[in-house]
Amino acid sequence: MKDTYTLKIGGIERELQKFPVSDKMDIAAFILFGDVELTEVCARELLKKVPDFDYIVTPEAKSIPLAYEMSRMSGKKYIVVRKGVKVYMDRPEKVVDVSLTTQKEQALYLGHEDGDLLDGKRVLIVDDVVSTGGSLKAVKELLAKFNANVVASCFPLAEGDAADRDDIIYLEKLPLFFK
Ligand SMILES: Nc1ncnc2[nH]cnc12
Repeated sequence: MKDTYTLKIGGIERELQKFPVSDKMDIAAFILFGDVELTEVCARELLKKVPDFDYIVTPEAKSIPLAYEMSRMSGKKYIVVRKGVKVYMDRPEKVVDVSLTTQKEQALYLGHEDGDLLDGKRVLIVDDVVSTGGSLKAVKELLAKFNANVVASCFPLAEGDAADRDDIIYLEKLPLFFK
């Protein structure tokens, strides 16, 4: 069987490498790191689809280039939800999620130095792939602690059953590969 998946997105094409996440399933890895053209295309196409917003929020780490580019194109600030506590964070708030790609529990943190900016503001959640929805749920939980008004959650790709959700904005579907 071919060990890549051909993704067409925003008029360009990429061969995504497949990797096992369990004995029964492979994913086609969508990695924006190092691919400026792909990042720019995804940012431009998502911005055409999203409602008005005041801030972009993205979870660390793979989607940071996308959030950066959407911030640059829109002129709106982006805030990164962190996977660890840093000394420069003010009273970090914490939530816990289970990641598909690391297959471990992971904590997400947002400090008040960033989070307080979001009080009552229209927030756009940005991530690279929505799959199980665990990370999205965790980010929403964290943002609720800061009284943010989440106006939309957007992703270049919706993987597996996530493509059937009606509470997200995405560009393309990404299959899961069952063995
Ligand atoms: N297909 C995928 N590529 C990269 N990150 C992911 N996270 C969940 N699914 C993914």
